[in-house]
Amino acid sequence: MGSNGPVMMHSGFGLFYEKDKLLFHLSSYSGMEFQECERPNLTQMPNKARPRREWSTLSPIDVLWMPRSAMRPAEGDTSDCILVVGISRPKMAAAFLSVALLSLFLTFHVLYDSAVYSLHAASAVEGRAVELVSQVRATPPLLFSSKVHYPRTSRHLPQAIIIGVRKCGTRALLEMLFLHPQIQKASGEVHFFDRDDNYGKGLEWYRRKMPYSFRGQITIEKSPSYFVTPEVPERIRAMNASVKLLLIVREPVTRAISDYTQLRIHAATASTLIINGNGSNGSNSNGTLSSRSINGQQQQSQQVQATRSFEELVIRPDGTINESYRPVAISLYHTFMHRWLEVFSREQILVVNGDQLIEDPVPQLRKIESFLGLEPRIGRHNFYFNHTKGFYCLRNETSEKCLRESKGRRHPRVSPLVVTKLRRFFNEHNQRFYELVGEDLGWPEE
Ligand SMILES: Nc1ncnc2c1ncn2[C@@H]1O[C@H](COP(=O)(O)OS(=O)(=O)O)[C@@H](OP(=O)(O)O)[C@H]1O
Repeated sequence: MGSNGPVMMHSGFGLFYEKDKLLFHLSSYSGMEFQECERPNLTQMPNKARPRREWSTLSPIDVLWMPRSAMRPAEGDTSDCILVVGISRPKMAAAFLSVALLSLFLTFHVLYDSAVYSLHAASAVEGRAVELVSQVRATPPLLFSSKVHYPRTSRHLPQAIIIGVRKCGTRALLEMLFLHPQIQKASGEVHFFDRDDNYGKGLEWYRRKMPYSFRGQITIEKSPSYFVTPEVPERIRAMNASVKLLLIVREPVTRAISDYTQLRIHAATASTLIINGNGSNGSNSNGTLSSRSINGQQQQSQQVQATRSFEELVIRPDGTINESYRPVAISLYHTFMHRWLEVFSREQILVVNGDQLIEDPVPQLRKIESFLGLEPRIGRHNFYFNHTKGFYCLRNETSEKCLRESKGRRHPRVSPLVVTKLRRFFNEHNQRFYELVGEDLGWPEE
């Protein structure tokens, strides 16, 4: 390096390790001429690029001028001298690097979210549907808490509700509808209308449980026990007399077996908690059983439920059907349906065939899009069959998703004689349901 004549500053950016120092090689002032490397004339440098301090023994940051030969040469680099900003403590250096990387990540994340948001805002406002990544629509970016929301979105009371029936595919239906860009869903089951303690909190509490949505989007929630709770129809009408209701049903015997399977799993979990003395914290992960609230008799009944077969529970010792066994009682759809029809017009309730939703979801979803007054947007491209799970899974432009393990469980084998007996029993009840809804769902008679 020539130290007397003018020298050319290096251009580029590099990171170098030298002994215990991490060296940032900064040289944004490419093309500046200096008389010598050791004593550069700082006044010739543009203000922005001028180092604040040349050398400090106290600060962990050292700014020093080094001869070009002291550094590993970069390919094609012909400069004579470089400015090196070094951090003399490796831990400090790591901290600086992490902060720099985090800032970069945040910048890109925010830019990405804003771009997606702008696109969606444009589509929602103009009423055009643009296929977007469903998770980011009007929903705050993952990094921020759910309290953050985009401008021009707010929480709305649901305009449509999936009222049941339990174990008929209510979750699958909600997730599938959420593929539509004009639909927003409440994430959990809200249980506003069926639980007195929640209902007592008022509509504003309910509204705050809803997701953010643009004007023109439809908010949907699902709570399967609405269908069987006597107070619910009136309460929903009091909120919105023109609400749209989705009722998904399945062949009653299959539904009863599905219900039994779930109850047995929950009872087994609760029994294990009781046996292990772990049942004192209130509720299990599903929030369905509270070990604290169950008394000795209930504990015993849960242990019995966990061990007794479906056949034992549905057929009484005298050979008749145990109608009071809840999985059977809930499958008697007409006994609940008539209450809904006393409060709402038939046109306000769409009956969705849950067995067909499993077999071939798109035709059912088309019917629902039309019922909700939406453009048909959910198509075959949104589904693929997962052979391991034995069910359709969902996809959009960016991700694929199957419902979790508690959906699509393997059912226990049930005696064909009991299945036939149950089907015969349900046949008359099914006919009454068909009459009420004006539609024959074609469930087997034996
Ligand atoms: N695509 C897809 N993937 C997985 N599962 C599907 C799907 N479509 C419908 N189903 C059926 O949904 C049944 C569970 O119904 P629900 O979500 O209403 O259950 S719950 O009442 O909320 O517990 C569940 O019942 P089980 O098969 O007994 O587990 C499924 O049969």
